[in-house]
Amino acid sequence: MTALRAQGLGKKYKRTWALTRCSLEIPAGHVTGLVGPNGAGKSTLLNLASGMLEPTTGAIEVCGGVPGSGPAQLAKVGYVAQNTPVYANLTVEEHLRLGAHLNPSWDAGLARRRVERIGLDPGKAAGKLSGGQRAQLALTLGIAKRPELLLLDEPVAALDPLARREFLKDLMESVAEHGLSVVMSSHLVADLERVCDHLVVLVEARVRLVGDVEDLLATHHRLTGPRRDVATMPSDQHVVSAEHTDRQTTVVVRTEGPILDPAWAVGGLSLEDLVLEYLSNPAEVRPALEVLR
Ligand SMILES: Nc1ncnc2c1ncn2[C@@H]1O[C@H](COP(=O)(O)OP(=O)(O)OP(=O)(O)O)[C@@H](O)[C@H]1O
Repeated sequence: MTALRAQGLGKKYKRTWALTRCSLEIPAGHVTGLVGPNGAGKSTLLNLASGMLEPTTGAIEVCGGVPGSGPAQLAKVGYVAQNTPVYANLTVEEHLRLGAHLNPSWDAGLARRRVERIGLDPGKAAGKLSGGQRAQLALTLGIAKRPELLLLDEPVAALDPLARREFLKDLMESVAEHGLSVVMSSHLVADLERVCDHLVVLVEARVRLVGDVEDLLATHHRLTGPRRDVATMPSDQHVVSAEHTDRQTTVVVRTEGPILDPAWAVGGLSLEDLVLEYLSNPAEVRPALEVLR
């Protein structure tokens, strides 16, 4: 099952391509982290997936349907946008009533329990909540909607560390119990490392890397050895980055095969290291593998 499929997807704002030639598949029932520098196109991709924006080129399919194609599609997809949209004049309680009214699969018990646990005053207007409390309210609405796919644009940025941990736990529970799919953009890679099993890295409007986190970690290696020209590396080793001193070379490579050259000391990468390698090397040093599979 595929939660999101994009083929040649692009979005142009006047003269700026915010997203271009984006082709990827995101499996259902997983948490996918969406990372990239400011302006890379993350919100644009999430807006296209939710149906808030229409593509300029290509196609996108979400939970088997076209985003924004009608009430059935809207019911399948939950979206908490970056500015955690809530209605300033409505109280917390009124938001929950609105959620129940608008969403066929609304889980009233879950919404009430979350609001109680977070300590949100049901009678308080959303406009009088703190930024973090507003984010919590918006996230509660997103989870209680019980969508098939929940799109979250930097959901935890405004939350304190404890609230962040609890929210991510709630999210994991919904994934385990209800088969929820999540696509979540964040700059907090350590959080993503805890909850994501799939990763999409966007750089300069393009998909730079996509895959299962375990596979990505198993196929990336940091090699350190005597100085050498990366052009002499085996053809199945895709060079992500290379650094040289007078005597030594350190390269990060992606390869499906073993590293056979005994001159290299081989080390692994954490997810954070991996993401940083791709963010700080936006262009391929020497592509030998098809990176986007
Ligand atoms: N409404 C708009 N009109 C014109 N350009 C836009 C608009 N929205 C986004 N852009 C441009 O599109 C590009 C991608 O923006 P987007 O918001 O998708 O990036 P992002 O990866 O979500 O960034 P951030 O991490 O800062 O939230 C940027 O160059 C941005 O300036």
